[in-house]
Amino acid sequence: MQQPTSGANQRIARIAAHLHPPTLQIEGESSGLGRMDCRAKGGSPGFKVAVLGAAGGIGQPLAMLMKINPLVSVLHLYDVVNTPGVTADISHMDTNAVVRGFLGQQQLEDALTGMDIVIIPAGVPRKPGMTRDDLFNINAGIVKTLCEGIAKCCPKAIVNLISNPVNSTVPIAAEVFKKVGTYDPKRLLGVTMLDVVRANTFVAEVLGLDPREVDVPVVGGHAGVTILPLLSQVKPSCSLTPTEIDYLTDRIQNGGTEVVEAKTGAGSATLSMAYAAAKFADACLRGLRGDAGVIECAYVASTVS
Ligand SMILES: NC(=O)c1ccc[n+]([C@@H]2O[C@H](COP(=O)([O-])OP(=O)(O)OC[C@H]3O[C@@H](n4cnc5c(N)ncnc54)[C@H](O)[C@@H]3O)[C@@H](O)[C@H]2O)c1
Ligand SMILES: O=C(O)C[C@H](O)C(=O)O
Repeated sequence: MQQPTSGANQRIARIAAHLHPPTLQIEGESSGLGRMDCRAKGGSPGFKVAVLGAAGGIGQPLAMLMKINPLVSVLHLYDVVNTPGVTADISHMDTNAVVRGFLGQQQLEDALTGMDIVIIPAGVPRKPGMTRDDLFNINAGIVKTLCEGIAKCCPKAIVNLISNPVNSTVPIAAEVFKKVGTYDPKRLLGVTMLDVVRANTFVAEVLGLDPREVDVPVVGGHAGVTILPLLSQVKPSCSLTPTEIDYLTDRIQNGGTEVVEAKTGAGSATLSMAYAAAKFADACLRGLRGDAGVIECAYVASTVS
């Protein structure tokens, strides 16, 4: 049984409007490939977003989804492999965001400087038979290094941390930021949106509803029994039988394992995760823009016990 690591309890995170003011960007380049001098773009407002681990199974579709988000003006794609190709590919999409690629540790600081939001899907995924905790040894080091870069280059950025085990990587990130004095619990968010997305889907199936009309809060952590779907709080309000509650709780808590086993060694959820991460990042962007009433679930520090 996996327990949440102390220091970061997951609660509902209100994406506060006051976190960071919007930035106005005027860019004259398209992908950093330097084919010709381009005219300055017409000052489209928007936010600067970095994806760390952008060449991975989650990173690539996530980068594509962020490229089509109209609130993004600059998109930085960082990885230790393959970012030139991914960047060239995505930069041809005729959407607003300017895309730049960064490859390897020596380019990490350039990737992070000036970012409003940093999304981190960097790290290894699990294989059948593994728990998320089995990823700790490798992913803890990766997250630590990336967060040291964030603390140095964009200490005010909102961090969306996807790398597993989320129950432990969030506290690691918190400790890195505390050590250098940049820790702000409102800006460090463990991404548990995939649990919400799954819960909405599975509850809608049981109720015979369109999943887009269903809203299931999921609190707790992001591993097994620490994932706590609040089935009494489903909107629209409904009554579920004890059998349905047992089925739904089990399926939501083990949704990750369902995908890992179906992929038979080829990794874990990537496409649904990219969708969930893009949805969560969009909520953060709307919060930064100043929209009222943006409320999502995330794994965040809390004094509530
Ligand atoms: N929070 C969630 O709900 C959730 C859901 C799915 C997966 N995950 C986790 O997300 C992580 C990534 O999964 P994936 O399927 O995309 O894996 P992947 O192996 O396909 O991609 C990971 C990427 O990270 C890159 N990377 C490795 N070390 C790096 C470093 N030091 N700096 C930058 N990039 C680095 C790799 O080169 C690779 O491109 C895993 O830890 C997985 O368990 C979390
Ligand atoms: O299950 C995994 O290992 C990946 C992710 O945490 C998920 O919930 O799909």
